[in-house]
Amino acid sequence: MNSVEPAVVVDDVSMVYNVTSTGAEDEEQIPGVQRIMRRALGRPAIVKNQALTDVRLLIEQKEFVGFIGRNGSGKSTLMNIVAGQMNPTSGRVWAIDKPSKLGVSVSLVPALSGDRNIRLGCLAQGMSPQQVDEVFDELVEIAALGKALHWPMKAYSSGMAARLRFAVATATNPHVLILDEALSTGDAQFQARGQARMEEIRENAGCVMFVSHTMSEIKHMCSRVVWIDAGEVVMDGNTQDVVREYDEYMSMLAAGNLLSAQSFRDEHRAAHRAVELVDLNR
Ligand SMILES: Nc1ncnc2c1ncn2[C@@H]1O[C@H](COP(=O)(O)OP(=O)(O)OP(=O)(O)O)[C@@H](O)[C@H]1O
Repeated sequence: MNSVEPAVVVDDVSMVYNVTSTGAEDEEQIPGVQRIMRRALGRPAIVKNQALTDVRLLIEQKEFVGFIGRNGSGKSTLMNIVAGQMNPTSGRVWAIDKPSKLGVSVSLVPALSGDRNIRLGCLAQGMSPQQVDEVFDELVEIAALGKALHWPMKAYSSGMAARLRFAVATATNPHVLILDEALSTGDAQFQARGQARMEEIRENAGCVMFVSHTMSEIKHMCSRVVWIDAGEVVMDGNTQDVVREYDEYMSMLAAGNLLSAQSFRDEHRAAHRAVELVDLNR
C-alpha cells in the first residue's frame, strides 16, 4: 500500500451564512408572529445560505490541486476556511502548517513603496531581517516591477499589486499555499514567473490549492482538480477528466439546457466517492 503524506484534510466541512434579505419570499418563511414583529420594527428577514455541505478532501504533500466551479459555488468560502480566516458551521480542517493565502496573510501598506512593502511583508510573516536580505533580490525579480519598485504601492495597477503580493506571500516557502484567482490579473510574463514559483513551492513538499475560472491555467498547472457546485464536491480527480466534464456542463448551461445540465451534474455528484477518513480518537 502506498503511504499517504497529507498536507490538508478537510473533514466534513459545512458552512451556512446568515444573510439579511428584503425578498418577499424569504419573509414568508418566517413564522407569523415573528414576521409581524420584524415588519413592525422594520427589520429585514434573516435567511440561511448553505454555502458548503459536507465537503471532505485529502490533499497530499506536493499536490497542486485546482478548484473549479460556477460563480457562488463555494470555492472562496472553502479557501477562507482552510486558511483559518473563517470557522465552518460544522466539520474541521487539519493542515500540516499554517496555510498562506495570497492577499490575506500579507498586509501591505499602500503608502509605502514596493521594496519597503517587500521587507515589511516578510518581517510581518515572522522572517528575520537577515532572512529578508537573503531572499530580497529573488522577490524583486518575481515581482518584476521595474522602476515602479520604488513607487508607492497606491500608484500600482491591480496586476502590479497582485505581483507584489504574490512575491511576498511566497517568500516563506509556505507548506500550504492558497491562491484564489491570484494570477489572472497578471500579464503573460508574470503568469509564467508565478507558475515557476509555485512549482518550486510544490517541489519543496508544499501543496498548492488554486482557484481559477481560467481552464488553460488549471490544465497547465494542476495534476488534480476538484469541481464544486452548489457547495458540494461534484468530481475530484485527474485534471483532464474533470475539466472535460465541467466544460460540458458549462456548455449545456450556456445553451440553456438547464435540466440536462442539472442531471449531468447530479450523476457525477452521485458517482463521486469522498475519501474515507478515520478518526482514531473518536
Ligand atoms: N459573507 C457572506 N455572507 C453571506 N453569504 C456569503 C458570504 N460570502 C459568500 N456567501 C455566499 O456563499 C456562497 C458561495 O460563495 P463563494 O464566494 O464561496 O463562491 P465562489 O465559488 O468563490 O464564487 P466566485 O467564483 O464567484 O468567486 C454564495 O451563495 C454566496 O452568496
